[in-house]
Amino acid sequence: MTIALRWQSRPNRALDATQLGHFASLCLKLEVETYPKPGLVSHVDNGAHRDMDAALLCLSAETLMPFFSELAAAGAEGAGMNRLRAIGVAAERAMLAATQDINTHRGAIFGLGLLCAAAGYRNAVGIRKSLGRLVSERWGDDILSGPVSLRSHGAVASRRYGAGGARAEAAEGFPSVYDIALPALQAARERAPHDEEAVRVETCMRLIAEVTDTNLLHRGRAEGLRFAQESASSFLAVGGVGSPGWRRRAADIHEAFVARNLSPGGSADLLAMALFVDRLEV
Ligand SMILES: CC(C)(COP(=O)(O)OP(=O)(O)OC[C@H]1O[C@@H](n2cnc3c(N)ncnc32)[C@H](O)[C@@H]1O)[C@@H](O)C(=O)NCCC(=O)NCCS
Ligand SMILES: Nc1ncnc2c1ncn2[C@@H]1O[C@H](COP(=O)(O)OP(=O)(O)OP(=O)(O)O)[C@@H](O)[C@H]1O
Repeated sequence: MTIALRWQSRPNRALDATQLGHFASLCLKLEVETYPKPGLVSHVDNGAHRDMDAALLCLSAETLMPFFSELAAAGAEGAGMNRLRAIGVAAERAMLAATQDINTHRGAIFGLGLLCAAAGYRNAVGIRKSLGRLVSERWGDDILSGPVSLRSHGAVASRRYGAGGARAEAAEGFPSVYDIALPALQAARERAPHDEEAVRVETCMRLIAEVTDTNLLHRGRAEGLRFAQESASSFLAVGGVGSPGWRRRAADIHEAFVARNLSPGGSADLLAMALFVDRLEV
């Protein structure tokens, strides 16, 4: 993907709001172009999803681009959570209109959207703090005290299993991105230096192994989450993408997730966020 290589060759450059929107959208497409990703949609197949495919996810990523830019611009203007929430809700509405009511990127809008707002703010103010820390400091309390839809899958998982989900992740400054995904990206790049897709697969597996993903709880309950975490851990324990035959092993795990209707959408979102943060952190 030439566009990805162009961004990679200029790491750490301060991007304006329009560029941040483009880059966030690109990170969503890179996440889709990663195979095998257990249970998830990719350019190769639809995983455990009957209602969406790679083309729909790419259309959704395109549709969201201007909203990510708007969030970055709002962050630069010092917006509070109410304004960010209004833009996020408009983005969700545009996504549903473009996909004929399929939830392609709800979690990703939230996480990547907040990171875009933090990047805009950081560029405007010129401070050297991580994007996750800025999200937590500026909007963390309002994220936790904001409105919750009682019937949402995340709200149900939170009541039933005590899982914090996307909101807690954001309010705490995205620990799964900084403490799990970024170290995994770096370690995988040492073992597979010329294969960025392999690097993304390993990072996705590391996230699945460690995150309490409310999508897995919703689709598979506690047993589904445990099965997913153990499968990903076993892939990593035998050497991950550094060991021969890794593609076959990852594809087998993918098939096992599909057979159980498991899809770790939260880990997919966190992978896209990690790719975003990886290029922007100072
Ligand atoms: C918080 C959101 C995601 C509500 O969703 P819900 O109540 O279902 O929460 P839940 O925690 O299940 O997350 C939903 C999605 O997040 C992802 N996700 C699941 N688990 C996790 C996790 N542990 N960490 C991060 N993301 C996760 C998945 O894609 C999932 O489908 C969000 O849609 C929302 O509140 N939007 C309002 C607009 C807003 O505040 N926007 C802020 C600026 S963009
Ligand atoms: N490649 C991907 N494949 C599948 N889901 C993804 C992918 N990338 C991101 N996701 C995330 O997964 C979520 C969609 O997952 P899912 O369809 O399981 O949830 P749902 O619509 O809440 O539930 P269900 O489809 O079980 O009714 C989206 O919010 C999106 O952010």
